[in-house]
Amino acid sequence: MTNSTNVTWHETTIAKEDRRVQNGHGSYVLWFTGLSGSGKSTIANAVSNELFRLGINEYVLDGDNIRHGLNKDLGFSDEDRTENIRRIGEVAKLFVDSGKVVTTAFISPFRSDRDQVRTLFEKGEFIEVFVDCPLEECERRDPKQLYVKARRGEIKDFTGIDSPYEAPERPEIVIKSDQLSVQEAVNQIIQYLRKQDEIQED
Ligand SMILES: Nc1ncnc2c1ncn2[C@@H]1O[C@H](COP(=O)(O)OS(=O)(=O)O)[C@@H](OP(=O)(O)O)[C@H]1O
Ligand SMILES: Nc1ncnc2c1ncn2[C@@H]1O[C@H](COP(=O)(O)OP(=O)(O)O)[C@@H](O)[C@H]1O
Repeated sequence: MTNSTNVTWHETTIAKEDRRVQNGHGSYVLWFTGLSGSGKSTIANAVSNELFRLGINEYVLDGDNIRHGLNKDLGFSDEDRTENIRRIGEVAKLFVDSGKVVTTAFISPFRSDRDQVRTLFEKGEFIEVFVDCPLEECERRDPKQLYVKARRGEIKDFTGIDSPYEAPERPEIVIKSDQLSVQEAVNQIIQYLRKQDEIQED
């Protein structure tokens, strides 16, 4: 669905590939998905630090932050979550076109929304990272005390409580964050990127 008519797509004169060559590395999105409290932000930021240290040009888009600005008009109904993820997907694509590595940390609870975002990218550019953590453990951590509020009925449509989370079926990476330390999770992701030749050996 689009309301934009009479608009023409402009090819940029500098291609994504030229930017990649200048940066000395590929560009792609590490798309984290998982329940609130599963560790998306913590692990995404730790990966970001490691990539930065390795000289990789990257940026983190985080759920809470984007909802303060670009998506502050959106709530947590199914429709708003779908629109939230659609916009983030488009932003992530711009980052990848600009030659950067972008790490996103959104619950992104609906499989169809994540699959739709995947279609925006070329093969290998969309790396889905499922932060797989049992609801009980997320609820035990409850870093923002949101589960307590959701259980009391003070927050409606809370993911895992009264709003669904659809786990990915074929994610590129699964992080069992209840069984690994943050550093081990980072190592697993870096190892994956090395295998894909996205990070060169030192
Ligand atoms: N109802 C409800 N359900 C889930 N989460 C809620 C809700 N209300 C507020 N929050 C806070 O918003 C963060 C999730 O935002 P996202 O943009 O990642 O959500 S979504 O992808 O559109 O589902 C989420 O952040 P994380 O805990 O980092 O996942 C919460 O802090
Ligand atoms: N192995 C782990 N990986 C990620 N987070 C962990 C891990 N073990 C404990 N935690 C804690 O769990 C909480 C996860 O919160 P957060 O990263 O904000 O999750 P999310 O972004 O998915 O809501 C943090 O307080 C973090 O310190």
